[in-house]
Amino acid sequence: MATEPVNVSEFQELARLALPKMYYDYYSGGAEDQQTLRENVEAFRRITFWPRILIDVNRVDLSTSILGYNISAPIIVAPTGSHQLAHPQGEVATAKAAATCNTIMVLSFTSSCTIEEVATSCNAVRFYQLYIYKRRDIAATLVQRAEKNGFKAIILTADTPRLGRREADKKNKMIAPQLKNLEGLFSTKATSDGGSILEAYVNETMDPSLSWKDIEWLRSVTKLPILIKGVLTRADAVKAVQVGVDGIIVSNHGARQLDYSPATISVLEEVTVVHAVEGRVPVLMDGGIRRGTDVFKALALGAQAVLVGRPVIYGLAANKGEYGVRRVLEMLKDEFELTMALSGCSSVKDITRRHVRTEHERLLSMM
Ligand SMILES: Cc1cc2nc3c(=O)[nH]c(=O)nc-3n(C[C@H](O)[C@H](O)[C@H](O)COP(=O)(O)O)c2cc1C
Ligand SMILES: CCCCC(=O)C(=O)O
Repeated sequence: MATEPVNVSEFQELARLALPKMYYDYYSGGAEDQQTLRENVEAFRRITFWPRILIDVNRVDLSTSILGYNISAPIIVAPTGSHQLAHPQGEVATAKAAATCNTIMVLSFTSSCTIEEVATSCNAVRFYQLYIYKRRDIAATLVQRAEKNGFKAIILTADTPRLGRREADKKNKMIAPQLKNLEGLFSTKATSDGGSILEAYVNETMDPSLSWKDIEWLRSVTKLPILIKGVLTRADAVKAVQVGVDGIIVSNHGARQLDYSPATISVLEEVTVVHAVEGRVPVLMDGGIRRGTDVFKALALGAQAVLVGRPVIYGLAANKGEYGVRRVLEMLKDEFELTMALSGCSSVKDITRRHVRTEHERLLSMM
């Protein structure tokens, strides 16, 4: 592709050309048959718009706030691991792009750069994503380092008691992550009997006994707000609110964990309304956001903001570092702004449930 990408999806091919196969497969892949991977994107396509006309959209305001932090648009950077496999500047480049776009960067527990490097590189509002190892002291130490370095929230990822079965990684014998944050604390060496070394590493370290009661423990080691990432059901949303979390992220981990789990956009409404969260805590979502129209659909179905995973890495990898990530975020913002204007919404709070029609509603209307 000789020309500049005109949409976010076009960065994927550029990333494929730029990266070694092992890394591209790791970033792009999903679990097993990759049915959920396709569905995360396809399910957005089945939702259509009910646009309103003759509304003054001379000025369209995309800005919003999450946990009290003002951001330029409800589009934030999802936690994804090992950015230095995509670009030498790794998460530092990603965080700088987030800062330039005036949005939030969620730093992954499996980042290549350290908490301190990211914190000193830019003034983006930063959240820290946490995995909890069998060695609980590691989590406590990292949370406290994040807090000390100005991170504003902890995102506990709760869908990874073990790693999903990612078959490309098995074939490629995917390497274990280089976790500079853990240097001097914990070895990241792992061996496998011929498959994915990443998978062997995760399965050796992660605490599969983690459960709801541990949220209390996490609260005892930090003052920061705690969000739970990986909620897909109404029952878990209710439970999360009961145990007092400060926010929920509807996510299937970019379809990398349990294949045939539902597309996130298809369960979002179940979590946000009817006996579940009902506005008590913010609900964010991720999975399959590739267009500004997707952002609008997620907001219409009750999300306060979306997180973007793979497109950010593709922007980073297309040999462009910070610039590539900035382009990805700007494209999504520009498309979202146009969608708002064409739907008759001049601010984010004007986006309502009545602006979209789900597949379910379309079928009902035919009966
Ligand atoms: C390469 C890659 C690495 C990821 N690493 C993490 C991680 O370290 N922690 C985490 O909570 N989620 C991780 N995720 C999941 C993302 O946070 C997010 O849920 C997902 O990518 C959203 O879907 P999308 O890629 O379709 O935007 C990762 C996803 C990808 C693609
Ligand atoms: C600890 C697992 C590696 C990062 C991750 O979450 C992913 O690859 O999906």
